[in-house]
Amino acid sequence: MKIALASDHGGFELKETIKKYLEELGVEVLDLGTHTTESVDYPNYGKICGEAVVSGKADRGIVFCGTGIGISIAANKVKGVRCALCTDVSMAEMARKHNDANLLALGGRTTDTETARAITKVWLETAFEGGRHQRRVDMLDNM
Ligand SMILES: O=C(CO)[C@H](O)[C@H](O)COP(=O)(O)O
Repeated sequence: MKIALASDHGGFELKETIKKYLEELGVEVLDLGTHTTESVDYPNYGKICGEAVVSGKADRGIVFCGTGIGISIAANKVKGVRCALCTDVSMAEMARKHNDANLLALGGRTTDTETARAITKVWLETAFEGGRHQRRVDMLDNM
């Protein structure tokens, strides 16, 4: 599986931490930036990560900003993206089981690294349940 990563400056350090974690797990990473702590605009990074996933350059994506809010809003503007901002493991589990979330958003200023790693692992390993949820996901994708 290949995972695209993108962040603004507020999510940069957590992106680097999760990048290392994914590589330790043997997951291929496509790092779309940002590459420093210099201030940048999160809409650009949510968009490029969403587009990388929808176009098939990556299987799924993880986006990071200070809270995870702005960059998740940006990613969700890309048709075909279902980006879930998760602050705990149970949200990550449900984002996969019920929403088939193809992007995960994390907050670099709001979520500690241990929690972020645990969220990432569950989001990577949990399968979509399909069934009644497929109908709802199809409705999202047709909006
Ligand atoms: O969390 C964010 C968006 O939801 C951004 O990371 C945050 O707004 C950036 O703020 P600043 O320019 O003050 O570092």
